[in-house]
Amino acid sequence: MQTPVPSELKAKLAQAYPEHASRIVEALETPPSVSLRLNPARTLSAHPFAELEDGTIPWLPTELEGYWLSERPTFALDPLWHAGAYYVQDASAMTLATIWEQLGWHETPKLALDLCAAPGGKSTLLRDLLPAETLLVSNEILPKRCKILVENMVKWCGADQMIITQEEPQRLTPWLQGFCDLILVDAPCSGEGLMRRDEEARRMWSPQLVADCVTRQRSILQEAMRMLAPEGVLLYATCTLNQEENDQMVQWLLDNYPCELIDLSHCAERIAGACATSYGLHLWPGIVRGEGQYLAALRLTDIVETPSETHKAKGLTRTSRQTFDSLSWLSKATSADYYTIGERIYQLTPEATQHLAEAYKHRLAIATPGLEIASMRHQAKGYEPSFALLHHPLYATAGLPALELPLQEALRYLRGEALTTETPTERGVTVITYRGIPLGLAHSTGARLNNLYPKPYRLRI
Ligand SMILES: C[S@@+](CC[C@H](N)C(=O)[O-])C[C@H]1O[C@@H](n2cnc3c(N)ncnc32)[C@H](O)[C@@H]1O
Repeated sequence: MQTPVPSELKAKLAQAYPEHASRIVEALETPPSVSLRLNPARTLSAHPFAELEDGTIPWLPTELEGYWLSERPTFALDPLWHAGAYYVQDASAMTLATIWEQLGWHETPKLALDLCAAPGGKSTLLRDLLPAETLLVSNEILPKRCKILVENMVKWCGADQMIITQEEPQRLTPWLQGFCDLILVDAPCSGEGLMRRDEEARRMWSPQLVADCVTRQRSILQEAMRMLAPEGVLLYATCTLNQEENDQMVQWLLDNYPCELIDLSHCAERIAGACATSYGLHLWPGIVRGEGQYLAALRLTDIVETPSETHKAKGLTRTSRQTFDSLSWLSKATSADYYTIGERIYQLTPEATQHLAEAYKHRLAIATPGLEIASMRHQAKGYEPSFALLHHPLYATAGLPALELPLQEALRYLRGEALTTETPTERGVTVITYRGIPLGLAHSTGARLNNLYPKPYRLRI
């Protein structure tokens, strides 16, 4: 049986939002909305779950596409979900895209940081919104959740132009102090706005939890403020409804740091039911078609920390021309730079390598340093294409044979089963596709395909 919405929370909501509280509380007893956002880098002949489509999300900018579904399908049984062709994301959490234009960039941001990033919904969105040249650092404190973040980002974009770290925020500060043009803090919170889809949020809620969240959010924000560059933008988001973790937290920032609010009130007009206070945007379940979300934006007006020095750590090792030439399957030469880290080859920009070298110097836990194009599985076989490459436009330059599978075969492949094929395939590495979208790799012996789908990503139902 579902845990009832705590009565103390109901009373708090009634006091804070007398006009809206009853609709919010009623909504918390109804099923959550379901929505997804398409990956703009994938071309699909038809929308996933077109038969369940129930309206386009109107607050996304035109270059992005998302829609609601009338019911929740089993996404795990859709190979396109595994392929990163779309991301299942609450429509309220997509508000980040609605406010993007409002941030008024004078210069292209060089470095962006998503400090609390797993499972990666907002990082996938940020990667689509940021210019390709902006380096995005996505961080997650918890090891298990960081693995999910890596999986989602690799499948979304190959983790290109990204460094994914698994660290406590204060460990990142000496590395990024004064460097970040944009920081998103999608803070761990009391989750009041998620209670209709998250039973644990109902069970765990208490006034003490709210107080503990405030303390934790402040300590995360203190580090974020130190990592912001002059005129850098801080985006602060939660999925909770109370004032302490939302507007009052922004007031605390204004009281303690040299920063000013960026007005988001115009954006509320684009989201039916959203409410703008003088601090930020509030989206409430039952009033907006989505779950709870709070979003505020601030700009630094003075220096909090000067960058210690421009990152000057000794660079990484460039992949030798000879090794690069041995990647015969990467048929077209590209002008990018390639670096060898351990037994893997990455395509990295010079700026990314500088930041990475510095991160290694600080002994930070790097979960992935960027777009991996090749890895050495066996010394004798040399470098083979990597899984991440398939999820990046560079894949188009790889002359790899592909095998298209129908639904049931594709699911068997995702479960890690060996596949047999009636049409003999070229010996060597083969790309497995479903509806034309790459799912992963297999090793063909001619008649038999050895499954190379990464073990941790395998389908278990
Ligand atoms: C609201 S979730 C982030 C959701 C994510 N931005 C997305 O869109 O998918 C907050 C994240 O903060 C992480 N977290 C918890 N405690 C933290 C701390 N002290 N510092 C930084 N992150 C923390 C949680 O593990 C969780 O993954």
